[in-house]
Amino acid sequence: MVQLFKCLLKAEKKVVRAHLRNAFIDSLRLTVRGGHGGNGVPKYGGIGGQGGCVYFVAKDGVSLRNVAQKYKTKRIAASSGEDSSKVRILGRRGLDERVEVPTGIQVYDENGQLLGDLNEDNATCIAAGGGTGGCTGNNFLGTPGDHRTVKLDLKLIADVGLVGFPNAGKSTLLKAISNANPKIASYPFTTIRPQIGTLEYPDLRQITLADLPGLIEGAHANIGMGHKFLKHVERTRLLLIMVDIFGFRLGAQHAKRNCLENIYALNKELELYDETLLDKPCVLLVNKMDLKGASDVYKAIKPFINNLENGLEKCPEEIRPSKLINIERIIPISAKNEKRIDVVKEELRDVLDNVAERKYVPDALELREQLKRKVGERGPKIT
Ligand SMILES: Nc1nc2c(ncn2[C@@H]2O[C@H](COP(=O)(O)OP(=O)(O)OP(=O)(O)O)[C@@H](O)[C@H]2O)c(=O)[nH]1
Repeated sequence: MVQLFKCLLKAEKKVVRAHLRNAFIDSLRLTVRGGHGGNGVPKYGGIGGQGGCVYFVAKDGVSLRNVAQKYKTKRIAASSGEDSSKVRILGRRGLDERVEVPTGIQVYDENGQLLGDLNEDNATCIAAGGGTGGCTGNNFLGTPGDHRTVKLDLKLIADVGLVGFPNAGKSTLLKAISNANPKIASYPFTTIRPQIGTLEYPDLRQITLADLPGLIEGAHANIGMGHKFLKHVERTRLLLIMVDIFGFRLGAQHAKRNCLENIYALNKELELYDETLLDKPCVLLVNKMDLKGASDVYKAIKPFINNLENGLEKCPEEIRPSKLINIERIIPISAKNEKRIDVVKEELRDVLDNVAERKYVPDALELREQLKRKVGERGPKIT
């Protein structure tokens, strides 16, 4: 009986593990420790070696899952500096610990302070500096290295962020317009992790499009997956919002929202997550135009979509946004029949080149310079 019970428990465990193995990791906590500085020798004026540092290097093709698997204890420590001795007056530096992380990682300390933004291949950031070697300034006693817990937060890097409520047809569009091959089904929440596709143009220009699933009305109250994936929109330059022409109803206990209400509700969720997202230019796709009666509904709501302010009065209070999205283009499409997909492709390129480029110039360069200066002030030189 006991044996049978054990067997059943084992079988149960396996199922859970298999499920977890597929989970998408987009943030990870690690404890990092710089090496201790080596001690000096007062008699000879010997200086201890500096402790090694722990640093992150962005690498394309690496995933956070790889990092989690490599550092199972979630603790990373660099080695200590060598003590000075009679035969080696200047102790050797401790070895640095180099940790490869995916490109697109932001590194935060325990206070939520940004330590580094690794948004291109080979970008580096020191997570824990090594301690100073023993010298006259510290009575020849080496000091401990930094010790902290850091959070690695992966934010996908894509030009366009596709958001919409479940079942709007986002995956269908991604499949039709790009090289991605997402799962499509007629029930909500088919997509459970962000998917990225690349749009290719005849002149070899490429635009990346990220399908960000899981957004529902009330996500700000952590309903469903909450705002888990909205952080990926932060780095996109253009919002691509998709709505079903016949609206969406999450379940029997939820109110049925028509197409226009869905636009307001999406607007509201974006606003509640981060108001600055609404400054980004936005292209609105009204999908499922192949369905019977779709053209009539579209005709009726078009004046309101063209000027969202007009419909605000009638919009239910719980989904009424206080700041409106910047709709640059409105395109009615049928993702399933691939109708007007080429138009979407061209318009995305046009808005990206002519509006997003001018309007949304992030001060990433300046931020990089600031971080570089900060890193340069302390910690050993990374080679
Ligand atoms: N009639 C019609 N059906 C469509 C169209 N686009 C998508 N669908 C259908 O709508 C359903 C949902 O499509 P998906 O592409 O999975 O929608 P999604 O927004 O990715 O859904 P989640 O994975 O839940 O986020 C599927 O049954 C599609 O076949 C369209 O243009 N016309």
